[in-house]
Parts: sequence; structure tokens; C-alpha cells
Amino acid sequence: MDEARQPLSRKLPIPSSMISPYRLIIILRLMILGFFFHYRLLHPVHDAYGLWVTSVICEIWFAISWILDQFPKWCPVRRETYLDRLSLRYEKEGKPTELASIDIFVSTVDPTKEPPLITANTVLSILAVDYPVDKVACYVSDDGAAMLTFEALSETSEFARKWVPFCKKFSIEPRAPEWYFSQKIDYLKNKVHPAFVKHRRAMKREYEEFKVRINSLVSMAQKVPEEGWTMQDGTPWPGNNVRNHPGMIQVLLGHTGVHDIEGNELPRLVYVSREKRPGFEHHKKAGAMNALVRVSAVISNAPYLLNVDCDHYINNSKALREAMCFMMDPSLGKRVCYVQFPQRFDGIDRHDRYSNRNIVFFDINMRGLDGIQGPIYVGTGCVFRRQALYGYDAPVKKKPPGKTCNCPRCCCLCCGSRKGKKVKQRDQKKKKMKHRESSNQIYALETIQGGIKGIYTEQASKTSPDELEKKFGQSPVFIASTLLENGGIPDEARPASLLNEAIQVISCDYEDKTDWGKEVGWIYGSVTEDILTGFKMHCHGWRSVYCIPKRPAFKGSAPINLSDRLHQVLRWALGSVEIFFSKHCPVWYGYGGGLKWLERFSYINSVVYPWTSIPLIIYCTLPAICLLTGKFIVPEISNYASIVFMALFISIAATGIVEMRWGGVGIDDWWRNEQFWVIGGVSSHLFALFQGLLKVLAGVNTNFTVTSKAGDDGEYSELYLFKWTSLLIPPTTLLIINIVAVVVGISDAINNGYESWGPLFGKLFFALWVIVHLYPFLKGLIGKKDRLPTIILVWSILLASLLTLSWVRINPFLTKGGLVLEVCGLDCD
Ligand SMILES: O=c1ccn([C@@H]2O[C@H](COP(=O)(O)OP(=O)(O)O[C@H]3O[C@H](CO)[C@@H](O)[C@H](O)[C@H]3O)[C@@H](O)[C@H]2O)c(=O)[nH]1
Ligand SMILES: [Mn+2]
Repeated sequence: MDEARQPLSRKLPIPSSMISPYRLIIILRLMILGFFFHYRLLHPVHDAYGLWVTSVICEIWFAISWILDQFPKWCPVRRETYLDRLSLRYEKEGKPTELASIDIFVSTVDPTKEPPLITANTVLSILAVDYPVDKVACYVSDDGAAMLTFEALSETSEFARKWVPFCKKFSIEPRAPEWYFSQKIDYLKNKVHPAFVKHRRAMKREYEEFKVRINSLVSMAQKVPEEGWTMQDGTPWPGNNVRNHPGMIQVLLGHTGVHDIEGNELPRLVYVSREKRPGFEHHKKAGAMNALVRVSAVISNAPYLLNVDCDHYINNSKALREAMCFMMDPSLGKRVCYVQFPQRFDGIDRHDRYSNRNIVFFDINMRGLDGIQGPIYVGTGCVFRRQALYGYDAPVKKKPPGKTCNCPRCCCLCCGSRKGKKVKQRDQKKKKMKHRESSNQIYALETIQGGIKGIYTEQASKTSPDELEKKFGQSPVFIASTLLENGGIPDEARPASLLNEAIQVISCDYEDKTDWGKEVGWIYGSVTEDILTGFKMHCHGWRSVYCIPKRPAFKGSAPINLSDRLHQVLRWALGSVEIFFSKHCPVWYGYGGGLKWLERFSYINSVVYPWTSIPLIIYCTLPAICLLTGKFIVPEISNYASIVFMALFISIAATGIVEMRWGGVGIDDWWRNEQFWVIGGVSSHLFALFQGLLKVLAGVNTNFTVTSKAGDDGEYSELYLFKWTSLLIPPTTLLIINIVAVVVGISDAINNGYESWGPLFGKLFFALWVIVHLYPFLKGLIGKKDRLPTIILVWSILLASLLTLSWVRINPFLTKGGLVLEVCGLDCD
């Protein structure tokens, strides 16, 4: 019984043997950086003043962006959950379960890029999740209003009747059939029950048949009949005009008398396609999510929500329980707005050439944030508290005086609390008290559990009915639902009238003159709605939690070919630029709220990073310029200077190494990340800047281009898929001019004999730095079958030679002595 009263999760600080050297190196690097700039600023290059100024400006920018990136990682944490305690506490024997309900949202838009089979697998993994059936409801948002999606979903609901009992009976993982059956496990070896083997084989056959049915739906949907689609009962499909159609809701499973083949109930499954009319702004995915928030509030109104992209299936059937260990924790839970899980992926090439797995971000940056105010929201695999989405402030925390953050005592950089003597004494007292507290805590649990109730009603009761209507829109049923602090639907509500209301709340004018997308729900104004949505919550003083179960909770797919990947990164960067220019820009927005300053650093970093593309491109051209002109960005180097440079270089590498150690990240992942930072930086980020500026200056609208989620055609054939895109031009140009410059530089040195190798070394090193970073890009260009599209080659060679030529003519970096005759860097005298 005592076990049930223990905390449901624990924060594990990173061992100090890892974290202390890490912090030391950061401080050292900061100091070295000081020396570096001291030297750089005091030692201009007189015969190439322009070069020197440009490079120093770039370096200053890099230093700033390093600081923005580094310090939010100052006190990383890890967490541990106790699922057994959760179930001891909330699933008492012989009593109905007390676990909270969860509404799960799946977003899909385009069945050609997001194959129905993938969505079906996600839905199946949700329906089979290890959680009380009546506490789970799955809502699928179809922004494409596709009959194919609808029919595939109803096939899926039929197949779920067999699949769900199978999963639960044999506790299999993962519960997405495609991925389950593609696991290579020899079941005959492990002495499993013969009944299981038989069942599994039968199930596999059933799944194959299901797949055939889905595939035939897909192939039937290839060509649209002239009169549009007709449903099985002969009526025309309401969504025949994708841009102009009524809202559609269909309850496919749950509470409808449909049971699985063993007679058990199934979770609710609801198809939703919000109304679309020309002339209305639909706000892409954020708009879809907000429609689901309202529909689900009317139909099931669970106090918690989970949202996943259509390709992110539940890979760990206990994922919901993991989240509940934080959300339902009586002491910690009530201030948590969401629990974010890392994104993990299937089907990525072994070397992860384009850094699709984003390991450095998910295992290092996000863990760092968890030590401050919590990870940022990344759009999928995230469990929300419904009330936090309604734009309320976090409940006020009664903090122990003198401490404003949750970091371990020793490292209070984020709240900046310095420990005076007094505080230390108090700390010691606290330590003694702690012992007593923990036993008090158990007693306090009951009182808090009673007390939680009051929190939201308090907030809501401050708001008048008129204000509520202005905030949430005109649906009385929806407004009433927001006042129910623990969710749920009033008993007297009739399903038919609720469905009617649900249609109302997904109409396209519902949000007019309300706070939806501004203060409530997913926030509009950027194609990366995720950053903005999480940011708003943190500004309201909420904290989020990062949860990394051993078995990854969710898994998705990622674009593994170069062009798609660059487009994805382009969209993310564009979203950041949009936020940068909006009123929600974290540089200016939300002071005096609950946002901690290191958390703000991180948000600033996540919206300014596209700007780094400008200094980065300049910095990548510099080595070529230097090699071609014979000038360099530093004057002849003294011993002191070379020590500073070496120290800086070593400290940069060292921070990488220690960070990898506490993050558990491998060197290859880290290196890929560095490479892709340059590749993405010189192409996608730059284009994002332009598109973002176009939006601000000329009002050009931005698109959400969904990435294609490949089926399982295996062998990474996708990796070599090549699509022409102008995103490829800048990195190709950079590559060519640098390679040309290296060749020129070396041949120059060969001509000039031994002495000229010394100064050349620095420049060559610099140019090679660029080339190595762009190497995966080069591989992507050449592709599998050596088919570099001529158009890119022509363009890039043209650009490269244009640049080189104009360089020789008008050399702005040569200030002294007028025109110096230099052809290809060869000194002619
Ligand atoms: O008008 C739209 C456009 C997109 N989506 C959905 O948005 C999701 C994300 O699209 P995807 O092309 O997979 O984008 P990714 O870049 O892979 O997604 C990451 O980045 C997005 C922000 O750019 C987040 O929304 C995602 O959750 C996050 O996984 C998909 O489920 C789509 O169905 C909609 O529902 N309606
Ligand atoms: Mn995706």
C-alpha cells in the first residue's frame, strides 16, 4: 500500500563526473572566446581590410548564436517513471479504474503523400494501446476531405475488431501491424506458446488481406470519376470539392454497440473533416487541431489530449501511462502543460546521411531544456493538459523562498540565485526538514487531490459568460465543457444533439472574432505551429516535461532523400522566420510572464537560427576568396595568436565531446548534425529568409508542404531519389568554388616553391572545412547512378565562374595600391 503513495516519477540529475567537466569546458570556452575576439579586433588585416571586417562580423554572430544554443543546456536532467505505482494508485483491485481519459488526435491531409495504410497503422496502434478502453478516444482529422481516407478508416475500424484483442492477449509490441510483422524475430526459437505461433500466423494472414483491401481502395482512388465520388450507399461524397465542402463527422467505433470479436468494447474512433469554404483562412495543421479540440470537447471531453502526425504510431503501448506518471502526479502534475516524447524514426538509412534522426536535438538540447522549464513542443507525440490549451495561466506554485527553478541546488544558473550564507543555512535546515516532509507528503496527497478541483473553476469563474463566449466562440455546449475541470460529459447529454453541436464547432466561421489561434488552442501565424503553441504555454508559466521511455514511445517516418529533406528544413526555418516577424517573437514577447530567461534564450535561438545562414554563406565563400586572392582573414600569425586559435579549436571540439557523453550521443550522429547544420544553413535557411521577408513585405502567403511518408519499399530506394530544386544551387556553388580554389591554391604553391606552403596551409584548412561539411550534400547530388542533373551543373558552374571572374575584376577587399593584377591567385610579379 505504501508503494502506491510514492511519487510516480523521479528526476535524475546527470552524474557530476559528467556534468562538472562539461560546465568547466563551457566556461573555459567562453574565456578563450574573449581572448580570441580581443586578438581579432585589435589585429586588422591591412591589405585585406574588407575581408577582415566581414569575417569578424560573422564570427561575432557565430559566438552569439553559440551562447544562445549552449546555455539552455546548462543543467540537463533525466527522468524515471514508475508505471507500477501508477497502476497501484489508480487501478485498485475490484474498483473501476481512476486513470484519466485521453483524447488522441491524428492529423492527415493528403492520402497520396500520406498513404492510408500508414494512417491505418497509426490508428490501430492507438486503438490497441494499453489503457482502459473507455478512457481512450481517437479522432482522425482529414484536412483533405478524401473519401479514400474515410473508407480506409472504416476498413481499419473493422480490422481493429480482430487486431486489438490479439495485441492485448499476447501483449505484443509494437501494436502497429506493419511494423510488428516486419520485425525479424524467430518465434520458434524462444520456446513460445504454440497457441501464440498459430494465432500469430492467422493474424498475419488477416493483416495481409486487410492490406490488399486498403491497396485496392488506393488504386480505385487513382482516377476521380467525372461526377465525383459516390459513397457505398449511393449518395455523393460531401467532400468532393476539397476547398469547398461541409464539415463531416462520423463515429466509427465505440459506444455504438460495436465490440471486438471477443465481445469486448473498443475505444471510440471518430472521423472528422472540418468545413472548408473559399475565402476563409484555414490555418493548416493548427486549424485542424483546434477543430479537433472542440469536437472532442463536445463528444468525450477528456482532460488530456495526445496529438500525433498520421505517420507517428504508438511504438510503446504503455506510452499513455508514461505520460500519466507526470500528469496525474498529485504534487508535480498540476503545473505540467504537456509531456513531450522525443521523435524517433523508422526506415532511415544506416548512416543517417541527412541527420534525419535529429539525435543531437532530441537527446541533448531537449534534455537541457527539461532542466529549466521543459522541452519545446515538437508537433507530435505530445500529451497535453486540455486546460493549458485553453490559454489559462498555470496554477500558482508556492515556491520555497529563494529558489525559482527546478535545477539541482548546485547549478542555479537559470534562476540566477546566488547562495549567500543565510540561504545556505536555510538549505541545511531544509535538508533536515525534508525527511519529515516526505512523510507529511503522503498525508498531503489526499488534501491536494481534493484541492486540485478548485484550480480551474477558480480561473473560469473569474470570467463572465460574455467573455467566455468571446474567448471560446458561440457554442454553449463547448463553453460548458471548458468549465468541467476534470473533463467528461454531463450525463444528461444526448449523443445525437452532441453530434449536431460537434458539426457546429467545426464550421469555418466558428473562430471568427474569438481567441482561437491567438490565445486559445494551437496558435496561428506560422507553419511551425508547434514552437508557437508551446511558447505561449511557457509564457503562461506552465512547465513541460520530457519523457524518454526505454522503448521509444512513438515512431514516425522521415524524408530521407536530399530534396525532400531540404524542403522540410525549409518549412521549419520559414516557420521560425514567420515567428521572428510576428508579435509573438520571443525576443520581445511575454516579459513579466512565467517564462524563465534561459528558456527564452532557447526560444530566441529557435527563431533566429535561419539568420545564421547569411554569415554562414559568407564564411563558406571566404576560403575560396582567400585562396584565389592570396589574402587571408588574419594577419601573419604570432605565437600568442596561434595558441588562442588552437585553444578555441580544442575547446569547441571538447564541448562537443563532453556533451555527447552526458547526452549518450555517438560521434557519428554529432558529426552528421554538424554537417547538416552547414548544408541546411546555406540552402534551406537562406530560402526561408527570403520567403519570410516576402511574406512580411509583400504579403505572399506561405504553404505547408507535407512530406511524403514512404510505404515500406525498403532498401532505402528513397535515399537516392532525386528531385530538382533551386535549394540545391547555393551549396553546389559553394562546393565548386571551394574545390576550384583548392586546386588553384595548390597549383599556385607548387609553382612558387617551398615557402608559399606555409601561408597556404591555413587557407587550405579553411576550404577543406567547408568541403567536408558539404560532403553528404555532394554525395546526394551525385546520387546512386552518377546522374547529376545537367541543369544544376550548368547553373552552378555559371555562378561559380561568374563569381570568380567578377572577383578578379572588382576586388572590394583590396584597399591599397589600386588594381592589383591577379589572375587565379597567381602573383604575376
Ligand atoms: O494543412 C495541413 C497540413 C499538414 N497537416 C498535418 O501535419 C502533420 C505534419 O506534417 P509533415 O509533413 O509530416 O511535417 P514534418 O516536418 O514531418 O512534421 C514536423 O513539423 C511540423 C511543423 O512544421 C509539425 O506540425 C509536425 O508535428 C512535426 O512532426 C501531418 O500529420 C499532416 O497531415 C494537416 O493536418 N493539415
Ligand atoms: Mn512528418
